[in-house]
Amino acid sequence: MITMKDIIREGHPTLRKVAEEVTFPLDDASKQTAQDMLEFVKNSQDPELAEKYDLRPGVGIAAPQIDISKRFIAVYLSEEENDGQEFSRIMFNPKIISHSAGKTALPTGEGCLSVDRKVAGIVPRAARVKIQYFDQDGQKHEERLRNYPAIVVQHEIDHLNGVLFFDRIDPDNPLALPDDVELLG
Ligand SMILES: O=C(O)C[C@@H](Cc1ccccc1)[C@H](O)SCc1ccccc1
Ligand code: NI
Repeated sequence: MITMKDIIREGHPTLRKVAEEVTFPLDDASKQTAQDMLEFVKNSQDPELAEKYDLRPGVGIAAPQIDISKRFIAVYLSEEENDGQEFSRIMFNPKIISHSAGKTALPTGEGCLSVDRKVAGIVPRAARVKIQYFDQDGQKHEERLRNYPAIVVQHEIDHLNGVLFFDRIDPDNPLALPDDVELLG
């Protein structure tokens, strides 16, 4: 199982690389790793398991965060976290194929399992995105996301491009709310 010791931290070069696309048919190792990543995110939200294995709560993880510079992510939002509908995805070669002009941000800013410090500031992201990704069988999916799932998936896709959340904070005015950004309510 994946634990915090497997997660690389700010300063590790892999976090700043553009990850390689995966090719299909997927090798078994990538399939297993992706499933382990989803299990990690779910475990991290279980108070008992998080305590037992010293896991930091997370809602998503990208392969580069466990030093695998390949383009796949896992996201898990429970019903409680996502307006009564569970959002659980493993995405291979995810990409944003279109997005709204309008932006959104979490009022509390963002954190990252690979960043062991608090970085305050508004992280503007597209309010709505249309993404394309492949599942482990190589089936293509297209999905429109908004609200929290949209924010989390954009945070994870950023990891595939070597981008960390604080790269998106305005250094001159980190807490300012840009005119075109609506806070997620
Ligand atoms: O480091 C990661 O990629 C996991 C982040 C994902 C994230 C997405 C959107 C906004 C903030 C972070 C972790 O989930 S950070 C910890 C966390 C846990 C619960 C809710 C928000 C953040
Ligand atoms: Ni992160």
